[in-house]
Amino acid sequence: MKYVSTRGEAAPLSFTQTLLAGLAPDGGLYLPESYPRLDAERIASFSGKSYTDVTEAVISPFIGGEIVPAALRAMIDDAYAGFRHPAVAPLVQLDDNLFTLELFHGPTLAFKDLAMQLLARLVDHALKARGQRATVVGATSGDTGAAAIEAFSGLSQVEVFILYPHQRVSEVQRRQMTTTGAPNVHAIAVEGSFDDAQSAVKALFNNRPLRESLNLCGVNSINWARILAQTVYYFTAAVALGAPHRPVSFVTPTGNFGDIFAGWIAKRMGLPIDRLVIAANSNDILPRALESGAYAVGEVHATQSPSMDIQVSSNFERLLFEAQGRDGAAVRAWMAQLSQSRGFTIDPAPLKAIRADFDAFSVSEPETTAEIARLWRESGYLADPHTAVGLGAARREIATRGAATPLVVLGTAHAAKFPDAIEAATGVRPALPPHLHGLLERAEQFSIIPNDQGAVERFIRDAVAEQSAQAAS
Ligand SMILES: Cc1ncc(COP(=O)(O)O)c(C=O)c1O
Ligand SMILES: N[C@@H](CCOP(=O)(O)O)C(=O)O
Repeated sequence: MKYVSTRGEAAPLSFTQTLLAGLAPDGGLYLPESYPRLDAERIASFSGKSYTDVTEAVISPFIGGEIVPAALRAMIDDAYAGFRHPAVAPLVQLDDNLFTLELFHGPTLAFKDLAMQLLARLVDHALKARGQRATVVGATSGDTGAAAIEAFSGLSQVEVFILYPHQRVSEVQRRQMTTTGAPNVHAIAVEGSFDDAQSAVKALFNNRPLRESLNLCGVNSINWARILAQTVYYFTAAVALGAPHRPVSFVTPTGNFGDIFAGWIAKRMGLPIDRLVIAANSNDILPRALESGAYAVGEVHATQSPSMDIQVSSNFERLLFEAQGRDGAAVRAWMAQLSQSRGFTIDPAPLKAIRADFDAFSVSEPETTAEIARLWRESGYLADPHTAVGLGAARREIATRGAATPLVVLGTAHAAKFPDAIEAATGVRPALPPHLHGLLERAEQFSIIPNDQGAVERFIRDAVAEQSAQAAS
């Protein structure tokens, strides 16, 4: 299996090369050259299987034999062994045909753990096989950073740098990044938005000498392996609800478009997904783009679902590439317009193709609060604010298309990560699970730096040089 860039100019890579490469050298994102299809019988066979069995079945065809099956299986088993629920990603029924898929039973209480735990093991395995070290970089609006730090901090082959927007993540999210005490972890508060942090990380990859000298590796959904691991729970949830014999729809709280794009991949692989519903908070660039065709970057609004306070949805580039018939030149032209004039217009044919699979709704702050309060009042279930945005979008989807198809809202985070929003909506302050007790009292370690590419690069170079000097002495 080879991987190609959405911008059409980079040489195709193998799975392991893609895993370690991050952004393609032409600035694009990697995608497999084709999507393996799982037929109905194969999908039906997932019924009653463990999460790890399904993971192995779904991801193996993308690895192209580059990892010995027993080693891959061991990494998968290890990645999910620490999850606090035996099903890893359990489904909970909320209403007649409405479900939530709880993706927050991993160590850092967000869906990021499901991919990051596996990614760290895959990267470690590949680096050891090559006898290399890497500089792991990531931008986060709160959850990717915490999950990456948890998954990578114990690994000897890597130095980890996570950029997050200063004062725009929740206290729990920040402390998950700043209190590990791990010597190879650097939490960096950038004086800007998540979009600024993400564009700084992409610029690091686009600086070829820096990228090569530091052997940069990306942990955002830039990294194809992140998206791949996230396709698995679409399969487990849909099969539990009757797939492949009946279709299922998903509502995915969306920011960087990685999680919902994983659902689109599952559909391309043969999973009968009817609608993929983009649930945005008041950062509504995607609902606007689907409505009008104009992808126009606006100001970032701070919301109670901060992990989705994103304007430039990185993975939308992957969907555009597919919807435009894999035309890298067209994607290059759109991305050039995006950086020059903060927007572009999607042509009618790709827009039609996107609308054939996706619906999109923006859920306001009062609606989000009302969803948290209503669910708590009616069923005693505490939904985090991101999941509540999904619930608000589900309500609109049902009003638009009816409730005949089972609808699964991805439960992307644990309510205890956002206690202020939950308390404001319900009067209840959710407690952290026992393994995080003491988090709010631990000493923090982080650096604040200006929103400036030179400052980011200097910080990383200096820290890597210091680490090398210490290792040599
Ligand atoms: C809790 C939570 N929900 C939803 C999202 C949105 O996911 P994506 O960026 O893959 O669209 C994020 C951030 O990624 C998140 O942390
Ligand atoms: N919401 C994310 C933003 C980064 O998304 P990613 O999936 O590209 O890593 C976060 O919590 O950091």
